[in-house]
Amino acid sequence: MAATVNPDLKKERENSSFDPNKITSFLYGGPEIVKKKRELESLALNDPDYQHEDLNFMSQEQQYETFLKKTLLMVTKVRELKIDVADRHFYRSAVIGTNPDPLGLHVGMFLPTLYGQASQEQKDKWLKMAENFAIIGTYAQTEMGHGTFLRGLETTATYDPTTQEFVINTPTITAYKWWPGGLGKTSNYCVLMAQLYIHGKSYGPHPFMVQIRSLQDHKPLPGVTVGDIGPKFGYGSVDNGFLAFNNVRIPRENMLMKYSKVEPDGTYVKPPSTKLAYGTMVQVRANIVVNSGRVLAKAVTIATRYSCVRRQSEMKPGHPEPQVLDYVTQQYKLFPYLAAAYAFWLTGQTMMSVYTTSSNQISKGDISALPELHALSAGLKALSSWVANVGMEECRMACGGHGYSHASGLPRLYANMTPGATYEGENTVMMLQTARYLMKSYNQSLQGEKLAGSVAYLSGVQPVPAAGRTRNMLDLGVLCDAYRHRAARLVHEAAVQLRNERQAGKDQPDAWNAASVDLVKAAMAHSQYFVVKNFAERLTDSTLDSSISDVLTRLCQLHALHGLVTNSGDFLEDGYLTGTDVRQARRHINALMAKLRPDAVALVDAFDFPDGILNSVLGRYDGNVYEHLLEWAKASPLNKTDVHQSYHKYLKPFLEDNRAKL
Ligand SMILES: CCC/C=C/C(=O)SCCNC(=O)CCNC(=O)[C@H](O)C(C)(C)COP(=O)([O-])OP(=O)([O-])OC[C@H]1O[C@@H](n2cnc3c(N)ncnc32)[C@H](O)[C@@H]1OP(=O)([O-])[O-]
Ligand SMILES: Cc1cc2nc3c(=O)[nH]c(=O)nc-3n(C[C@H](O)[C@H](O)[C@H](O)COP(=O)(O)OP(=O)(O)OC[C@H]3O[C@@H](n4cnc5c(N)ncnc54)[C@H](O)[C@@H]3O)c2cc1C
Repeated sequence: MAATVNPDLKKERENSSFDPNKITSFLYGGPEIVKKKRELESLALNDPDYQHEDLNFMSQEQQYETFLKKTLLMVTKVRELKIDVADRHFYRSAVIGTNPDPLGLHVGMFLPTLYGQASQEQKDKWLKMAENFAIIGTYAQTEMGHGTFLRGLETTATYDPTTQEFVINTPTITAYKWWPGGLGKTSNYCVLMAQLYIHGKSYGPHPFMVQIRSLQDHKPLPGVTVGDIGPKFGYGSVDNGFLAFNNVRIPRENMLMKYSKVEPDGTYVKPPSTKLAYGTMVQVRANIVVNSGRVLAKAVTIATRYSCVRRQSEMKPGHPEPQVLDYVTQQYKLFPYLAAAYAFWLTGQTMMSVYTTSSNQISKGDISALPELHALSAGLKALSSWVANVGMEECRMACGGHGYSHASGLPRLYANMTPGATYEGENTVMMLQTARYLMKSYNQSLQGEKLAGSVAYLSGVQPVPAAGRTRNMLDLGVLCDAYRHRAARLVHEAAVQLRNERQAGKDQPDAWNAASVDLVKAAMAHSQYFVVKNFAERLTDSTLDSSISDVLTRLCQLHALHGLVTNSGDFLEDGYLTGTDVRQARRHINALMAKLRPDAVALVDAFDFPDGILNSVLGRYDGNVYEHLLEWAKASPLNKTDVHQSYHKYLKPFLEDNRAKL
């Protein structure tokens, strides 16, 4: 086994223009945090208790069992090691990698819903148990018939004032809860979203705390039907489940009552906003923006390192085969996603800080930030997960045949991350939510209202510059202006389209549907403007080390220019940019890629994913791909014996029969 670093990768690292540790520090928030991160990762990755066979060699059942064991062990160790709450994600991501785990929903949605939706008395009753994993819960909202349309949920919670209980019922097959993570076999509690009925009147979906399995023998409680929904595209390590209730009674106190309340006599107390009940989803959407940047970073790390190790074809007759990353077409596949990974990494940080500030405000009773927070998180969640999806697949294909092998890590990364475009709000639906906010804001600006936050730019109409003006298409100010103009114009055009549909006689819902392609386009342009502007703003940070600001600026330029060229019609349509501008942009992309080429490996190294987290033979830090590919294949279950048992069962008699007939 080669212990040295592959010479091509070694050379790449020697020739880079900067020290990747400086960018690592910038990405994670300082050297102290990086130090802590590395310590915790190495603690987890070197712990023999977490070692197991490759998941790719296991059945779904084995994957679930392995991950259940591993995550329970992790909970115990986190407690024993007294790892700070703020640092736990480093340890956790080293233990589970990019695989979802059976406790993911407990930590990611069940606990946050208790924090965000439970009254103080309810927190006193359940939080200690939930935080200490004495009970395990999930977030049961989606039903077989409805995921997107929350108001269409069919599960009912009917208040019975005589006993002061809610009766939980699943009236139809389509009302079965379907999909919640950890529901099938792991959880004994759930936060259940159900339609609240009092005295025959419907009050819409509300969250309820419901026990579903016995705390003694883990059997489903009377009236509860629960199980696993079966194999999926990915997510083998999680028991996504189904759940139904046959008139199960729970105490009145089990409705989560921080905002809405039901008094003992059945009086309903309205929340300050009905949408506060959707709060956990907003938090998870903000998290998806962070995750999208990370998964894209992982995919480009794998594909970029491999593209430096992989040599193929002959560029010049008689010369050695070049590293495939030297093909400009290969750079054009990977570098825009390298730049996008940086863009979304930074967007994720801004999204989380907006989330923290707004949710602090909301929890103190000021809900004015709610619409902006919802619209921003919905649009960025959709944009970032879409880009990550396309990027992961592009990276896989850029690895040629070996990208198709599970050894590359890319199929599993994709299969586990692609549902980010579907869960927590299907992406088109989320873009339409953002569009709804944009239309409302645009109309307010027409009424002379001053807009704030991410839509402030809609107030001032930008004129189309005079023809013949030349621009420096590398100037980040020019690029931000172009994205801003495009977003404002597409918002305006969607509004005009909506108005035209109305004037043509359609009612509001039909007009909205007819204009929805334009509305999604407007929301997309708005979200892309936010990402480009955010990237550019982060570069103005005066504390940024000058040795890395040059290379980060190139990435920002590439991100903005690539988006501009890919969507050039939008920028050209009203003459804001000229054909010359777009041609110039294309040339700049080529020049930027040439400048980024020597720094490509250092730029992916800076993401600082240890091999144990990347889980990819192709993306290994040492680049010793080929020997490990062979070793990995030899470990495959089919290779446990030289002659497989199926030979004796099927192949042998078949061959013998054919030979006998000759
Ligand atoms: C590891 C992964 C685990 C995965 C877990 C899951 O997937 S869990 C399952 C995840 N499942 C999903 O994600 C389901 C996705 N579906 C949904 O979230 C909702 O059904 C909906 C938002 C699509 C529509 O909701 P609706 O029909 O009730 O609303 P409407 O369209 O009639 O608009 C009325 C007003 O409300 C506003 N508003 C809406 N939401 C919010 C909010 N969160 N905050 C603030 N405001 C919000 C909206 O902007 C509008 O404002 P306006 O213009 O009147 O001022
Ligand atoms: C891996 C995974 C894990 C999940 N975990 C959980 C969980 O823990 N808890 C939970 O409750 N749920 C969970 N879900 C469910 C998830 O939240 C839903 O699948 C998601 O919200 C999408 O809803 P849907 O399946 O009803 O899609 P649909 O709404 O049926 O989407 C189908 C198509 O219809 C389109 N469409 C629907 N409505 C509109 C509209 N108004 N305008 C335009 N187009 C529209 C969509 O764009 C899409 O193209 C999970 C799902 C997956 C895949």
